[in-house]
Amino acid sequence: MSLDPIRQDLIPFLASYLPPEQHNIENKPFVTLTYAQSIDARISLGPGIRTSISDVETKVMTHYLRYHHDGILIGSGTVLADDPGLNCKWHPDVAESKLSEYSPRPIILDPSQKWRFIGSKMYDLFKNGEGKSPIIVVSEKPQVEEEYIDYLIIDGHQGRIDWKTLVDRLSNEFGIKSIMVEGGAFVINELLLRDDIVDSLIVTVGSTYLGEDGVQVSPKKAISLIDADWWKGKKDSIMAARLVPRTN
Ligand SMILES: NC(=O)C1=CN([C@@H]2O[C@H](COP(=O)(O)OP(=O)(O)OC[C@H]3O[C@@H](n4cnc5c(N)ncnc54)[C@H](O)[C@@H]3O)[C@@H](O)[C@H]2O)C=CC1
Ligand SMILES: Nc1nc(O)c(N)c(N[C@@H]2O[C@H](COP(=O)(O)O)[C@@H](O)[C@H]2O)n1
Repeated sequence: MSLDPIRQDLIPFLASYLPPEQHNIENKPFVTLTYAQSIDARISLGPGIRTSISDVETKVMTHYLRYHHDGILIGSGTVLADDPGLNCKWHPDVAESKLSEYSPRPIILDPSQKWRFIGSKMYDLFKNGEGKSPIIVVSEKPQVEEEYIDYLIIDGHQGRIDWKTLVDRLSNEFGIKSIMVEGGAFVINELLLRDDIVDSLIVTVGSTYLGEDGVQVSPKKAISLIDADWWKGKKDSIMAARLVPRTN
């Protein structure tokens, strides 16, 4: 899909949901949770199926958001299903040849080490100077380490890595002060319950139904949102909001 320039009214719409320019380095990294869903709350046609939901107008927003974050995080389900590039391919003020400099650092949550960098789209982009090399979050030191990768070893409880530990270590050890989380469903459903981690929520709603076999986003518990605002495009709408802080 070719990328058109961003619609001008999207820039002020997104402004208050982006990481602040003067983000206090003592704080935890600013985390934006963002994804595209169908009307029936599906993010793909089925497990392992890369599915395009965003229209041209909203796809370009993803790249605008990528530009504004130091890191871009996805789970192993997504990296294995989509073979994504995770680089920044468009920004209104930066020439295409300079975009890799402004691309976020990919962060892949792959505790069981199922994914390989070599042979991936991310690897090709990195080798062509169009994207950065990833940080792979693993639960133990790999027996064979791949070139160019940084491994972040976090020993989780029953295979689950603690989000607070993860974002703090990304900040302290890699200088990552803002993280855009793109999915997939497992990661999104966990983070929708973590108002202590997530600072902004930006959801594209595409004008399509993906059906009951689709991968669904629906957190374990009901949650409420605050500061919700909507932008309306030709085919999609975007909701930006924040999670309600828990009282307990
Ligand atoms: N429409 C959209 O915006 C997006 C759609 N997708 C779609 O989502 C689907 C993949 O979703 P899922 O299968 O749910 O995969 P996922 O990307 O959420 O990955 C789940 C895996 O990540 C790891 N993980 C996640 N949280 C962890 C934690 N706290 N501790 C340790 N490991 C953790 C585990 O290995 C877990 O099995 C694909 O079909 C993909 O196309 C993915 C991203 C965005
Ligand atoms: N914003 C958005 N809209 C969709 O319709 C999508 N399917 C996704 N998916 C996310 O984008 C990643 C692909 O990135 P590249 O274009 O290859 O750089 C994919 O892995 C999902 O995280 N997002």
